[in-house]
Amino acid sequence: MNKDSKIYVAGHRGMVGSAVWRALEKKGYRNLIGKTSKDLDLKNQTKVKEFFNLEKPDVVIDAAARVGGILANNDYPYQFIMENMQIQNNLIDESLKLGINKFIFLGSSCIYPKFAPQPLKEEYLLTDSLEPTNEWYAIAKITGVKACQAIRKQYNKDYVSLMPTNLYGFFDNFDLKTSHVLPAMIRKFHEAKINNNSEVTLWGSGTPMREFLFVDDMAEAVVYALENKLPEYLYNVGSGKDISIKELAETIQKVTGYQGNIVWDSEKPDGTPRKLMDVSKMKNLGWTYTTELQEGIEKTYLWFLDNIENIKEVKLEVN
Ligand SMILES: NC(=O)c1ccc[n+]([C@@H]2O[C@H](COP(=O)([O-])OP(=O)(O)OC[C@H]3O[C@@H](n4cnc5c(N)ncnc54)[C@H](OP(=O)(O)O)[C@@H]3O)[C@@H](O)[C@H]2O)c1
Ligand SMILES: C[C@@H]1O[C@H](OP(=O)(O)OP(=O)(O)OC[C@H]2O[C@@H](n3cnc4c(=O)[nH]c(N)nc43)[C@H](O)[C@@H]2O)[C@@H](O)[C@H](O)[C@@H]1O
Repeated sequence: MNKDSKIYVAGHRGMVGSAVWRALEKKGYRNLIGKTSKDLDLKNQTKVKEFFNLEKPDVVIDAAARVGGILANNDYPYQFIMENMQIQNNLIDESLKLGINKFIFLGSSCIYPKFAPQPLKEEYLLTDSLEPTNEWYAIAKITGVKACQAIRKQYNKDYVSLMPTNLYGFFDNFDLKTSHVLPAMIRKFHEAKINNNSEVTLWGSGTPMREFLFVDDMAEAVVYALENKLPEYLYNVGSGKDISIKELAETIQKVTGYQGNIVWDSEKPDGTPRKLMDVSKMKNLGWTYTTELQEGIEKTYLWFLDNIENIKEVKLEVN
């Protein structure tokens, strides 16, 4: 990839988009473009068309999406299915119409069936039913994967989908209603320590297993996909290791230095019991993660402390 190629990073201020932007800058790419959702609402097809015709990017990296943790997905199914389909449809279709040859689509490990064999292989897609708390988001993401696959098949263009496992890191969402588990735990334990609270309430049973990947490693996988023509349409991206939510809580409790007790709120959903990725396809091509979970949590907690006045909170208000 030419360092002067015009690369549009959709969602460049989000956790993943900003990590991709940093990684591209570090590698010397000097023609990056990004727009905030205020400046360009990607749900608006007319505005997206105008933007593409004006900017004419060479490559599109789609890191823009309506994203949230288990509760946000469960409580706002319509926003999660519709906004995601609108955003990705506009980006994919305008890219094809403009003749863009390279498009990187980001999905999620929740596209795989709830009770698929573990670790999850790419070929398990669409072999059984989905986890109900996030089937809306998962179905939107599956349509994105399939649209890119259709473009590969019909037009022979390099439209590829990467499926990240659960991600965490700098610029994550720390809103306790809409966030994922890892930033929620960092904030809950930190605030309980500062306020001398005797207990912290976490959700579900603590028994589900989850795999986590530091977002800068994810960004490296995106750069890898940018610089190489990947032979297949779909690739899992993760560490290939998982831990229970209870073990995650104990790890974060130690990192934050909180001394109190953990209470599990069984009224809150557990979600899928396990979603460990088989990451051998990416590994065989030459990409692998580098940041172990403990190190990534420590870095993220330090970042949280440095940015505590301005931490991101993604509110989801619906009329
Ligand atoms: N976080 C995870 O654990 C995880 C796991 C697997 C896959 N992924 C995937 O990774 C991608 C990025 O996720 P993330 O965690 O970085 O989410 P994020 O931090 O919430 O960022 C999402 C970005 O999308 C942009 N966006 C949302 N709606 C938009 C709209 N209508 N118009 C324009 N821009 C819009 C936002 O722009 P503004 O900031 O300008 O509003 C934001 O920067 C998504 O495709 C997600 O599915 C994430
Ligand atoms: C990566 C994303 O993962 C999402 O699934 P999923 O891993 O269950 O999403 P999380 O919200 O990260 O929750 C993971 C697990 O952590 C538990 N948990 C415990 N305490 C908390 C807490 O304070 N906050 C949160 N958020 N969880 C908590 C939660 O019940 C669940 O079993 C999907 O809904 C998305 O569609 C997407 O795939």
